[in-house]
Amino acid sequence: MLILSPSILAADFSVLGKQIKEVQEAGAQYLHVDVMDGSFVPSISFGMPLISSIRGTSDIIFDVHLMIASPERYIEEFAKCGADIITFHLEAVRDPGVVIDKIHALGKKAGISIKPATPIEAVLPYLGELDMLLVMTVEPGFGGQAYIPESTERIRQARKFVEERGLSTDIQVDGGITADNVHVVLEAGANVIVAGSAIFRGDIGQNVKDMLKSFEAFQK
Ligand SMILES: O=C(CO)[C@H](O)[C@H](O)COP(=O)(O)O
Repeated sequence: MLILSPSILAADFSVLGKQIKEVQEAGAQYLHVDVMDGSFVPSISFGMPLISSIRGTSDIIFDVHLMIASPERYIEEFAKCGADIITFHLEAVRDPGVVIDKIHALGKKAGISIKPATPIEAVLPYLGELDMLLVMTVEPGFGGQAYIPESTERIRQARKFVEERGLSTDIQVDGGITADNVHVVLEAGANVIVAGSAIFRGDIGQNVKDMLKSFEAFQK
């Protein structure tokens, strides 16, 4: 199943509840929630208080991407404030297996994200335990960047590893995805698509519909 996960990093925070409603009503299945700490990545975005407050406005699946150092310190808190899927960076932890177990013990889905320079093979020891693998298609830290073309081969590789092992792990992509280039990542094997600028700039509902139309065109 192909899933659209609009990234609120590109939303207008003064009307966030309204914009979340718009993406959900237009058909987006997930909401991508980027948490940045100014340490693992240069930017600071937002944390639990914002997630708690938007949790009250929508029942959409919260796909929380932790771009933070030592994420194991905060798993309980993110679970408590409303995350449904918690994705942390492989590069940010000492023992990814322990963090995955912690997320699962809280009844949440677990994802690992890898930066563009991290070999896909690095995730193999954990692949069988993961609900989702996030292959970053830009350097994490900022929205509005251009898709890194070398990502396509990495997505293909990730899909191959999942299929060879008979797993159902979702493959998510994040960064520089638009209705015009989404077919490239879908063809390579991604099935959960994050898009920020392409959704929240201009007519939000129409942007979601255009992206979903691109999904349909790919499936035909
Ligand atoms: O994780 C992110 C940045 O680290 C953003 O979610 C991602 O870049 C999406 O934004 P855009 O679609 O504008 O590229």
